[in-house]
Amino acid sequence: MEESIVASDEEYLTEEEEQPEQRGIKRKHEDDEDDEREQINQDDEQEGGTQSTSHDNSIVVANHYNKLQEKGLAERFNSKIFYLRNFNNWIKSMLISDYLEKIKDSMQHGSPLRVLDMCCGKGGDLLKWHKGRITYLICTDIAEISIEQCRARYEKITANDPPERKSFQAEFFTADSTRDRLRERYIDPSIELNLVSCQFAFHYCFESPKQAEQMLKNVSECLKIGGYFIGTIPDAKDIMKRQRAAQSDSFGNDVFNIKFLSDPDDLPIFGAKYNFHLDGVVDCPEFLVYFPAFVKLAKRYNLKLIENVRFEDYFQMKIGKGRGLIEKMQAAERFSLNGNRNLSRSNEEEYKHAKDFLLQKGGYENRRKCGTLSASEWEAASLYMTFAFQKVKGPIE
Ligand SMILES: C[S@@+](CC[C@H](N)C(=O)[O-])C[C@H]1O[C@@H](n2cnc3c(N)ncnc32)[C@H](O)[C@@H]1O
Repeated sequence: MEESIVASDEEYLTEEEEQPEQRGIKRKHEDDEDDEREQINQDDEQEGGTQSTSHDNSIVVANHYNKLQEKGLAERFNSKIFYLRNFNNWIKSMLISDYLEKIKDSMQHGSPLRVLDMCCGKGGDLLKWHKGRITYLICTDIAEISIEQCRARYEKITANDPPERKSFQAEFFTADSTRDRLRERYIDPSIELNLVSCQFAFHYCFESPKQAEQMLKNVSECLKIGGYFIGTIPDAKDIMKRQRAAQSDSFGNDVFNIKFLSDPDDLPIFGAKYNFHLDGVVDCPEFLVYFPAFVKLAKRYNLKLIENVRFEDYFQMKIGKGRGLIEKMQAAERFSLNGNRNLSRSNEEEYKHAKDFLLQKGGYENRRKCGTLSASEWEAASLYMTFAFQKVKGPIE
């Protein structure tokens, strides 16, 4: 691949300032500094009345992920979101390797490196942990079948290791990270973790303040001082921006759709619910993560925000280092000015940004080929952001 682009800047600008479309979720937060605390209290009081509905949601999510079939390579290749999934996987690879490096740089050579993969699913990140040469991994997820598949995948990856000297040891259990205390389920509850990773899943805890608190308690409880909490979530600000632009409760394209189940003009900080549909992979309720509330809550658990970066910016930041991996992971599709017989989409509009990019570049760099995502896939990829927190000793200002 000569050059990797996914979209031109003009088409997918991020705006730094808070946009009016944020007001729906912001208003309540601004009204009262202790708003989240109030919501927690209300939650406690109403527990009997609201719990069943709330649990129903977790059951829907668990059932949804349990039902997802493992797809073969051919089926995955023919999916409309083949490159999008690989691109998301590349982002995770870069994020994970970045923080594993930071951890290794700060610890004594030969010290154990222990990781919690919270909401691990079928173990999509197991190879990353293997390549990252960690010592110990805890895998947990609400979906029992996913955990079984994750364990099986781990056995496969480590099958050639001598049993007494596996490349890394691991434990697996089913739990609701938003309700259960994970520590009580660990083989060693006194374990000290270097890294907690929660990929494409933290948003499920924003159903209620109580669930968000439990999730963050689970993150922080066994994390060493100096250890990191990393993840990927939908960017609520961007979702609101798109909802406002669409002037509809439902928007998307042929690969994804978001349908608001809460009133977009009067969103609560917790429980702002929408249904997310992603072609053949996701179709279940999710919750907007109002980021300032996330940061504020995290502080209570001594987790200090290090960075939060939208995927499109993260791509720009990491492409220098991760170009080779993009190609290896097939995280972008080859587009050429000389003809494109093998593109996944026949609609030329899907690659207009790549063509414009090359025509513009070609003038002075003579580039004829680049790597890209179709416009529809990019619209879905650019819904997301990465985040990283560090566990610190004292209270955070
Ligand atoms: C989109 S998948 C991501 C899986 C994995 N982290 C990855 O990146 O491949 C979201 C995962 O979150 C899990 N999940 C959702 N709610 C959960 C909860 N309350 N507790 C634990 N896991 C949960 C789902 O079962 C699912 O496996």
